[in-house]
Amino acid sequence: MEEKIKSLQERLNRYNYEYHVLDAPTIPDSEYDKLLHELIELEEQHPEFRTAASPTVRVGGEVLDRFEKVAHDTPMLSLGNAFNEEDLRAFDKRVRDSVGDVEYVCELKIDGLAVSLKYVDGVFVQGATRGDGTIGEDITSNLRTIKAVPLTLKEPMSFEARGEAYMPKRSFQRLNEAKEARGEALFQNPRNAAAGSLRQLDSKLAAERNLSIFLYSVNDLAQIEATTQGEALDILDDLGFRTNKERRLVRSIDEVIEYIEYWTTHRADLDYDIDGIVIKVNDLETQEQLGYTVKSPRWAVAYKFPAEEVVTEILDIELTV
Ligand SMILES: NC(=O)c1cc2c(=O)c3cc(F)ccc3oc2nc1N
Repeated sequence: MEEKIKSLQERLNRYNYEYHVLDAPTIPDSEYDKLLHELIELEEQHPEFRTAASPTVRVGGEVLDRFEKVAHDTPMLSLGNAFNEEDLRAFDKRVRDSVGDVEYVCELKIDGLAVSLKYVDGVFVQGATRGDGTIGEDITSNLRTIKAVPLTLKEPMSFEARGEAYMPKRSFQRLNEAKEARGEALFQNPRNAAAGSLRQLDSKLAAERNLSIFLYSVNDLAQIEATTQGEALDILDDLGFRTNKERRLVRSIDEVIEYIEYWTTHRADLDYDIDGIVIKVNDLETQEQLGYTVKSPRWAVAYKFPAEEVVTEILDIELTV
């Protein structure tokens, strides 16, 4: 029986990976659901096999009375901001004055919630919010419900992956429509909806919110033998993580500005909100040479899009004189 349960767990984890990470499902949802319920039944009879690697944990079920605090193995810092071309050129000058010629990786800045996923021997064991950068909140059971989060890796490695959990725009619209129908207060934007969903004490509620995630770094890069940020992202792909495909390697700040201009006009076409572009020195050794300020890396900057002017409907009020 153990073999049957284990092979069903692996089969369903594979289907999850194809659907939610590769965006290339190989079986219809109905077939997946049938197999999942078969596994749920079997694990009911043999709970000793319901491990952290089982896809049945994604349906949620644990209800916490509060979130435990978690100390990050390595601090989760925040990015310094750039608001215009002048800031970007100043960043580029500081970098080049310090370390000479560099390549940059440009990444879309996903507008969600920064999270850390801890793996031990290739198994997802703990997930946490950024918190104050040193201490976050343990939201493992909620992060397990995100189907793009791998419960096991292809290699038995131990590290913390960092990424941004988010709610796709379509899910945000559906959620607010449902809330409106129930006369409930609406979420202001997908970011607040994602944060609110991941702070649910009942992981069944988080499971219904159709959250997703993009991973962008690992805290122990030496272990994954990456020498650049670009390679680190490719290795995250190989390990079974979902990364954002719109990244681009560029050789100058002029190309960074071109990339920013492109996404300033095309971000509406994305199925998720971005609030800017993250620019990172590509070479990891050069990143270490540049180092950190108290709270931010010197080797990266977040260009923030101008806040979209909120067009409030000016109700033309008939002035009764
Ligand atoms: N929201 C994001 O899409 C995103 C966020 C960060 C960070 O917050 C971040 C913070 C650091 F201290 C260092 C690198 C980072 O890289 C990042 N890369 C990204 N793509």
